[in-house]
Amino acid sequence: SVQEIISIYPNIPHPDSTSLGIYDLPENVPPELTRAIQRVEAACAQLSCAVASPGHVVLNKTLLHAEPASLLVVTQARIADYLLGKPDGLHISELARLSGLDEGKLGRILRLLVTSHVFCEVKPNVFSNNRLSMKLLKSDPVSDTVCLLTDESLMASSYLNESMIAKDGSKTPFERATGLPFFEYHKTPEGKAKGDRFPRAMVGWGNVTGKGLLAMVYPWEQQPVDTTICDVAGGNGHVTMALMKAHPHLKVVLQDQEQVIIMGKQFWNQEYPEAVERERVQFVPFNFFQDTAAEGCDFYYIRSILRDWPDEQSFLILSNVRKAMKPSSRLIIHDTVLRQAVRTTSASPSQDATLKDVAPEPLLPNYGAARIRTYELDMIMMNLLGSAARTLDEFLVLCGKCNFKFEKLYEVGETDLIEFSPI
Ligand SMILES: C[S@@+](CC[C@H](N)C(=O)[O-])C[C@H]1O[C@@H](n2cnc3c(N)ncnc32)[C@H](O)[C@@H]1O
Repeated sequence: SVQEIISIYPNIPHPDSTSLGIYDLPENVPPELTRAIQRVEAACAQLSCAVASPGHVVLNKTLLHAEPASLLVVTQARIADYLLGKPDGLHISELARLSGLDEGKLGRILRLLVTSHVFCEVKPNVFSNNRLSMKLLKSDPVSDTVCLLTDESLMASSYLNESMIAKDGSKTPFERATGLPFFEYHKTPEGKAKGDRFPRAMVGWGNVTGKGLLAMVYPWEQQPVDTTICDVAGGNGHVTMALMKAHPHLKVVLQDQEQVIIMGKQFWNQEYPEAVERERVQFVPFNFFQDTAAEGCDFYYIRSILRDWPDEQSFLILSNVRKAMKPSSRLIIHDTVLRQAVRTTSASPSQDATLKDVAPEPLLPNYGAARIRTYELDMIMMNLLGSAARTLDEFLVLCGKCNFKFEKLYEVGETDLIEFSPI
């Protein structure tokens, strides 16, 4: 029952490091269950905003910045790792000794987080992990995503207003904060460690936003043996690696910048050496603004890339993919597709190109708080890169200009697959 869930879930210590049991759902559950959970999440948030005092709600929202700042402290200090396998918890003095942080301040930070259901306080000043703080373990790439979002991203957000009212609107909030564009900053001595954690942060974001559903929603099992997928700017290739593990008859060509491909090779050698040994994966560095993608692959899969770039650069990237395609190739864009926050009748050119996954009334049609990450991502794009997430119509127009014909939309939770063929 709901009462049992509320009493069990965040308020008791996590038993140990590995147990899933009733304490965690796997990240990727089937789409119907994902939607059911999102309805509950959306309804709870909408109800809170409806019944609590508006002043309380608005102040709580305003004060939220203290929570990410605190999450960065505990994640970098590896507090969740010190608590691993200790359901009886550790005293704050021991946590302060282990982490080298000030005991009084660390206790206050942890108490804020306990109050928002991250960590448990099992006895006064004794803290333990719970199902949420387990995501902050060093072994979980979500902890790198937490660091990216609470460090570079939070810093950039605080310059949003300045950048909005500036006469010269060309600098992103991130550039105002650091003096450099986002990816350039990662190449500096100061930003290098942050650049190194970026690919793992992408893995963590993908884990949470349903990347595993890629293997479930597209009919990969119907593709012939040795069907080749070019993972265009695939980072370390974590998404197509998971896809290939689920469908071993597929092959992958991983493309990205040279330094990223070097990390990608290490990642595959470590995580999926059989694929490397059996030559089921190739590593081909490229610059997607200048070079044609690997020629003649069956699929070109492009995930979380176009949101990084305005239309002009996205046009170049897609054109370099289009040039590499044979007539039977398919392009699959896997990205966040922005929905309206208000119910509308669609003006899409065809029934197939209509978003059907709409939350029932009286919820917001876009699932409100349950998919707030979609809109937060759009803001992150604005703050870090000066780019934007797109609506379905915007994707169709952009791809049409690059000589792609829309084939099919697969709604996958909080991201979607849009399939195109070459014209
Ligand atoms: C947001 S990440 C997405 C990575 C991956 N597709 C995923 O879903 O995790 C953007 C990727 O674009 C790559 N990238 C940026 N500029 C590039 C360029 N000029 N040529 C090729 N890849 C580039 C980055 O190295 C990075 O791996």
